[in-house]
Amino acid sequence: MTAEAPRILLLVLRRDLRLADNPLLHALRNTNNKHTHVLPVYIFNPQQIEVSGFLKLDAKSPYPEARSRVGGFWRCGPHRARFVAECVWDLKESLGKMGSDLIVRVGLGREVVAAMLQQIGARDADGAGKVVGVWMTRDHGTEEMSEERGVRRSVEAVGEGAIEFRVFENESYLIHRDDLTMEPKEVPDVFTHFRKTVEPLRGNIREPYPPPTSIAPIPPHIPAQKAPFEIPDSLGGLIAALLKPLTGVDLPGPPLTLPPGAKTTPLFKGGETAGLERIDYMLSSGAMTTYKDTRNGLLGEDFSCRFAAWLAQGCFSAKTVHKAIYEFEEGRDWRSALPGLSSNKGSTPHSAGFGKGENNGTAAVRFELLWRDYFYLCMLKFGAATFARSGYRDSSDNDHGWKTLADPRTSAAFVRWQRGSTGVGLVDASMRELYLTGWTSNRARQNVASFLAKRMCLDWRLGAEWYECLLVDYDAASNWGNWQYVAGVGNDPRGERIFNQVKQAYDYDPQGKYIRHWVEELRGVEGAEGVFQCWKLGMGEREAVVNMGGDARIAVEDPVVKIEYGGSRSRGGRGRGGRGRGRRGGRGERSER
Ligand SMILES: Cc1cc2nc3c(=O)[nH]c(=O)nc-3n(C[C@H](O)[C@H](O)[C@H](O)COP(=O)(O)OP(=O)(O)OC[C@H]3O[C@@H](n4cnc5c(N)ncnc54)[C@H](O)[C@@H]3O)c2cc1C
Repeated sequence: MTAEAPRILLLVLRRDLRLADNPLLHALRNTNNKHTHVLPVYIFNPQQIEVSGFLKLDAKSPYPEARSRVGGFWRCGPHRARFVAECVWDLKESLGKMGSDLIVRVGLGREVVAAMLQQIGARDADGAGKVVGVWMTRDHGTEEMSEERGVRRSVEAVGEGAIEFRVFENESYLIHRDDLTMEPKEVPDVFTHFRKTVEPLRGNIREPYPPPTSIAPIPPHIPAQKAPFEIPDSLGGLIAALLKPLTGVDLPGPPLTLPPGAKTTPLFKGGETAGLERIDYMLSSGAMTTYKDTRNGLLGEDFSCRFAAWLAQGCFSAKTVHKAIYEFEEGRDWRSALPGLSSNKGSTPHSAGFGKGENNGTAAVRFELLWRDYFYLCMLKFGAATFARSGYRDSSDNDHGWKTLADPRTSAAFVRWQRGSTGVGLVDASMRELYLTGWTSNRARQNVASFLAKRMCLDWRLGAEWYECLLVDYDAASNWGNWQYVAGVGNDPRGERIFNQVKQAYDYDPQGKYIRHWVEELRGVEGAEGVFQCWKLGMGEREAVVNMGGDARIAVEDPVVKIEYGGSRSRGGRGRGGRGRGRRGGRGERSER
């Protein structure tokens, strides 16, 4: 009796790198043995991440460099490249423990899938079998939608109906698409209006799907990576291939180095395993319960959840976060909601807030996660306008006369913003932190974005692209939606608001600890005023900083923008002028966000 020929299901995984609450993997339970083998594949897309490090010796890449449209930066810089590699590897190992695997490939989705179908088809007679299905999860970025269309075309090219092509809804969000009371095109332009349609939030979120308990084996014949690329066989090799082309570029001037005592945060190890650990940590340490009070912090590891990086790669879903919080609130074992948590930790500790229902902190986390849903729905509604200079509002009034890099003076000022040498302490600390670690807090992000778009009057897309390059938690919808919001072309009902970065420093970094942490040359400065506004340093301190040369000197001698703020005296600082909030951007800075 001859063995049955393999019937293969190809799973194209993208930003859904998890076992738990993965609709695509969950659907494998009910396929009535239509497939004998499952081949999970992850594809590094050369438009979004530079792949020349995968080239064989002396080979040339068929793709242009993965650079941004306006500023020409790498689309994916080293922090996220490493993180994504870890996410991919973690899932590969998890699938490996189930007797499966995750095959890594380089190329455009349509090419990789077409090549796989062709290679397997060509060896059908040798027992390679047939691909009978191709599944993937929908992602609503314009490039991701085009990738999906490309894969569909490759599948259909084999013959109409020959291969089942299925696309699953992206369920990494809090609210299921089918539970929305409106079509995406009707999503309100004001977040608060949207929020009201889904409240009470806590009772409106579906149960996550359990992880698969088994998965069919990978097929006997795995199609090879097409030349001129080759795929490393270790995590170290994968990281090296991704980082190889990214070293030492994109930031003109001498290299920025980590100041003594500062560290690149170790929180961001990619993958579902590390991500679930972080959820567990936020609950067991009590940090989730205090989140409402701490979330505007700038320095430290636990003032915010740091979930965004894992969410962006789909290492866990927002539903899973909610479920764990829910169990915590009910006084139950929340670890049961985090299947795949690496170690056996025993019973859950009774940390602050445990068993006491929804509290300010847990409610605030749900609320913030809803912003993520909202920006995703905005991207769905507005499509390509997400990335357009005129933004969602798309009106000619929206051309704020933003400067471009064509003018060398503007270009030089932009580099100052990138390097964190503007002379405005809060901006400089955040920009250095971002460059060196791939992360900076939400409070800092709002400030630096407002500074670029509204004080330096630069095309805000340059900032969005620089963030895309550097952020470990970059997510197209959240990044571009937030940049639009702050730049005043998006869904901020008070689009004219402008942050006062000096006032914000007095409010959120009153001792200047955060700024001194990242801007080493200001560590010797006493008091806060000269730290927040370098041009206000007293004579002796000014001389000391100027003598350090480089970024330190230019920040003091030629600040990019001098911000007027007279409120420091009333807060115990040494500033001149009246009290209270800055002239611009006072109340609006403490909105729903
Ligand atoms: C200019 C700018 C660019 C941004 N770019 C991104 C981005 O590329 N990717 C990204 O995930 N977030 C982005 N944000 C939103 C927010 O700053 C980050 O989600 C947050 O700082 C990540 O840290 P955390 O996970 O500790 O967040 P927490 O404060 O712990 O919040 C919990 C979760 O809620 C969600 N969330 C919180 N605030 C927002 C928000 N304003 N918009 C959308 N979701 C939110 C995130 O998923 C976050 O992980 C940006 C904000 C600004 C102002």
